[in-house]
Amino acid sequence: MTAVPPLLEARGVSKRFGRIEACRNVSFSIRPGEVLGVVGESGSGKTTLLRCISALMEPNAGEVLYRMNDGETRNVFGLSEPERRLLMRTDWGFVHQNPRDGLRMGVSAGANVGERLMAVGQRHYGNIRSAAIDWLDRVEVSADRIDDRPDTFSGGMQQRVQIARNLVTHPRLVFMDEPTGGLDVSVQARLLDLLRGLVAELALSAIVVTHDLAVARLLCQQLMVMRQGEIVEQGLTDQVLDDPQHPYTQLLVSSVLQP
Ligand SMILES: Nc1ncnc2c1ncn2[C@@H]1O[C@H](COP(=O)(O)OP(=O)(O)OP(=O)(O)O)[C@@H](O)[C@H]1O
Repeated sequence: MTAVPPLLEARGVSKRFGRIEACRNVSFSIRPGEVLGVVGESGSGKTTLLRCISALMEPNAGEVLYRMNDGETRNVFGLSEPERRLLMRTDWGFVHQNPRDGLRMGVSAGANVGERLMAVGQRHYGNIRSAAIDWLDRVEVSADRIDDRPDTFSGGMQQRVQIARNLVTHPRLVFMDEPTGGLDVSVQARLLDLLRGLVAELALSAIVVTHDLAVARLLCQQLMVMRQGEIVEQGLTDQVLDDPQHPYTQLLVSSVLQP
């Protein structure tokens, strides 16, 4: 059987801020349809890694190889600016922890979803509006809120609009930074459920940064554990969480189990 080639592969990614080495020599790959979690305590470098591999930030060393829609594998930092921008708008999505970073609060929910379609060349107002209604419905935002601005929505609803905005262009890979962070527990659970359903239905690949092992357990088949900028353990999520090998992972897991 031939192995499925990776969709994205990071090789030796390092990023420093002055004296701080936020991520050091990180390598991993993700295959189509896989959901990879990145866990670790605050400051371990998760967000920096996510920003580097999603081309929001250039690493000091290393490369990120991505299998483009045409089947060709390219280093994302070797793409021209327009190529990279197109990739980020079409084939990739980015769900930020704070919806303010991923939504335009001053325009309607419908426009937030529709403008991603306009950015990829769709011009027919009726089609754009009906796609926006469809996507808002899929994330359980009622159609009668389509003309309201996200800053009139609850945190959970804003996050759902952000998800719709990202998925409307049918990306193959979605980066998520603490997608359920900062929400009430019951809202988190519903959002997680929704995300889990969408990821499965659309056969999405995703890289999910979270400090919450329960989120990782529910969403991710594969898990990487980061500590002080390095990956200390990686493997199948259930294996890593049920039988952690590295002392740091053991500590992380046991700290959650403490009353
Ligand atoms: N723009 C920046 N300038 C300077 N230092 C930074 C910057 N961004 C991150 N750092 C530092 O890099 C290290 C890793 O931070 P990062 O935010 O990637 O960790 P994290 O695991 O995502 O943490 P958290 O869960 O709290 O968001 C930290 O020491 C942080 O202070």
